[in-house]
Amino acid sequence: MDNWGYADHNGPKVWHELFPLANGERQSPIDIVTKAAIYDPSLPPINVDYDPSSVKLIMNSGHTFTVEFDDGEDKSVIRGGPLHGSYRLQQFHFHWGPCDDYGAEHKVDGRDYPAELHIVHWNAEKFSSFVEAAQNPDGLAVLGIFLKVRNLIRIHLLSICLIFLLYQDGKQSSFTNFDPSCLLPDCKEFWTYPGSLTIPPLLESVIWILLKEPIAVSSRQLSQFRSLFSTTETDESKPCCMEKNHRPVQPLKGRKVRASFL
Ligand SMILES: COc1ccc(N2C[C@H](O)c3cc(S(N)(=O)=O)sc3S2(=O)=O)cc1
Ligand SMILES: [Zn+2]
Repeated sequence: MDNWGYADHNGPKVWHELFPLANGERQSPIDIVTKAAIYDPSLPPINVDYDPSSVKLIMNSGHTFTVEFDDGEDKSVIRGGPLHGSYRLQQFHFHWGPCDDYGAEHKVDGRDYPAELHIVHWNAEKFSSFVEAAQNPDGLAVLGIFLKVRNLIRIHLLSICLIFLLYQDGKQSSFTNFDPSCLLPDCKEFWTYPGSLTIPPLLESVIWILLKEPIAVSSRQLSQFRSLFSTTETDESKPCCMEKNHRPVQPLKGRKVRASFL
């Protein structure tokens, strides 16, 4: 199964056939049971310092759309929270479902959100490359932000880029001067736990930081996500829409979730 996906024949239920880590000890996403989360007053606040000029391009990766950043130096970083030192911004992407009722990857007390934003960073202080960092338990830090539907009239910048991308022949377009901190909610309270990539190869190298406060998107923006082509080089012949790209929650297996708030 080289072209994994989210359909019945190549989706999360069968990823373990080629990616045994799917049954690992620290898999993501999880359901955050708020009453079981441990308040840790020693957790410092999250601090993001993003340089808008570090954005490079927006691309259709076949499983989501990704906005990629220049991570050759410490231009855009995240610090604080559970992290030791600074982690360098690499990319951000979204996960969504076939309708507005569900589609986020993490849950909170069993509650579904319609989508989830993942802002991916790597530990450039400790590792010499992103690929090396992705192989280590403290190599990556992903900031997860839930999306809720509020019918806004404001066309969000990303939608404009998405529309542009949708009608482009290629799978990517250049993208300039975008500061992803505009996607963050005002409140930076969070939960944190040790987990994994939520896509193959499901590497157990992610320190997850999930913000409690969701951001708002319109139903129309989510429908634009779903209308992206889910083609990759290998399945050009069968273009279809990317109606869902979320992995179900995984067993906690004894892990502790910490909260930055009471
Ligand atoms: C070694 O194989 C790989 C290592 C890293 C990746 N990346 C691209 C993925 O889109 C992806 C998805 C992530 S999620 N949903 O936040 O867990 S994080 C992440 S990535 O940027 O690290 C791909 C392959
Ligand atoms: Zn993701």
